Amino acid sequence: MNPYPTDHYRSLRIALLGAGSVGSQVARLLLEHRDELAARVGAPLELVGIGVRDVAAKRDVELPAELLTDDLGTLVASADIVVELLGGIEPARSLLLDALAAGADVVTANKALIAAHGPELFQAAETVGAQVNYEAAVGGAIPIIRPLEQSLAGDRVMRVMGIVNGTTNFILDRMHTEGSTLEEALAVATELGYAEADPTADIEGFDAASKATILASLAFHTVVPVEVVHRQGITGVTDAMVEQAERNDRVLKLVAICERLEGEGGEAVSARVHPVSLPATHPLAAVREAKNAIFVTAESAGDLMFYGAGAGGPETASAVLGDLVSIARRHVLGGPGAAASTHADLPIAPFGDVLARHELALTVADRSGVLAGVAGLFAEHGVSVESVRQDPADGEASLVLGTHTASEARIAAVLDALEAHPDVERIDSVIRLID
Ligand SMILES: NC(=O)C1=CN([C@@H]2O[C@H](COP(=O)(O)OP(=O)(O)OC[C@H]3O[C@@H](n4cnc5c(N)ncnc54)[C@H](OP(=O)(O)O)[C@@H]3O)[C@@H](O)[C@H]2O)C=CC1
Ligand SMILES: N[C@@H](CC=O)C(=O)O
Repeated sequence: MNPYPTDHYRSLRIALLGAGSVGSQVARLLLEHRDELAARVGAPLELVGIGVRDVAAKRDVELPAELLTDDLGTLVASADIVVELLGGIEPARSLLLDALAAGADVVTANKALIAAHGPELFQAAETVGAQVNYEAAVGGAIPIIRPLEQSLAGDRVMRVMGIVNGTTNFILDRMHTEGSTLEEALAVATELGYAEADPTADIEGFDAASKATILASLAFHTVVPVEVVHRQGITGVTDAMVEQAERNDRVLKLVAICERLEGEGGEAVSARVHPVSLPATHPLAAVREAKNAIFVTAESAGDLMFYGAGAGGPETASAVLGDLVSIARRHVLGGPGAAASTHADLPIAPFGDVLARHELALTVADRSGVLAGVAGLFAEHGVSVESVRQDPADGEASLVLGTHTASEARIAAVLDALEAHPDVERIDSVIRLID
């Protein structure tokens, strides 16, 4: 028997903003599963309108024409809960601030908005006792926000690391497995609804950086501004880099790394996004297509792994609906909204100080002793060389540089020295490694 009979509570008025890849799926699920959701919440979820730019546009999902509107302001003003799936900063930010000011709760999948204006929205929600839920903003269908915000609230998270952008993972996977170009694979990812409206956000790492901001802020209970996240996308990944990785039994992935660092001056946090070369046996190497995987390391819990669909309309709609049901249940059962917890004020460690293993691919003059001489340059710059491999046929060499010595500043100095070296014909690639 349903413990919360739906006739004890009035309908909850849901305003949906956006009917694209995700919004259209949320609308479909709200309409198709109306009775089941009502039973689960204890009150009917009434979809009162769907805000779009073009009410006449053809859509993948057939939606009732009478629900579509381009008057988003009026729609928001009529709602108990606003579900924002427009993307971008404006008008999403203003509409959600209006909704919160009127006492409505908010669900959003908009990582760019939460990363840039999360604290402003959370503050606005706290003022009126409303709630902002954004599970779908990181990891698509994967539950990761709630585990960090709630399940691990009693632990000390030390590190959050993983693949958080489905589009770039799809592209790199296709480059490795099918020899596709970045452009070809991006076109397919866009067709499948994985890419952002402007896919520059995906391929230049902005989307992953927004997600890193959200993850680091939640994990370390602090505010990590998106501007301080070191960001490097995949547009610099060449066919040659993919081939070199494969020759070394490695796979290229775009990875986000958020860490609590112990320094001489105390604790600091670091968040960064960049391509890395992973051993083919690494668990992240097995993350294919648009899947995401996020590893969390916490002091007491140890290592945890979260894996699943990182993008896609129906998949992301699952997380949005979960947020919606959670908020709707609060309406029925009562209780205040939960504000986001950002208490500590940890300093941000400069990215340049982070030590990482790197692999350099070079082409050097084909004479004996040349490579040993070149390798000597690294010691001069305080960087250890863990291994050197050279193809005698063409002089192509691959050097792995050690973790505890390779900061960005030292690598930059070594690259300058290599460029000036008469026996170095070409620097083919430089990439960070993860073991
Ligand atoms: N796609 C995915 O896999 C995932 C997406 N997200 C996030 O979910 C959100 C939605 O993404 P997605 O569905 O892919 O986006 P789409 O670009 O497919 O859809 C956006 C929708 O918003 C409407 N819209 C955009 N701007 C306006 C505006 N100014 N006024 C009125 N309507 C507007 C569009 O209307 P119209 O159709 O008329 O043009 C469209 O219906 C984004 O924040 C995205 O980052 C999160 C996780 C995964
Ligand atoms: N464009 C994003 C969509 C989900 O967040 C991605 O590819 O991960």
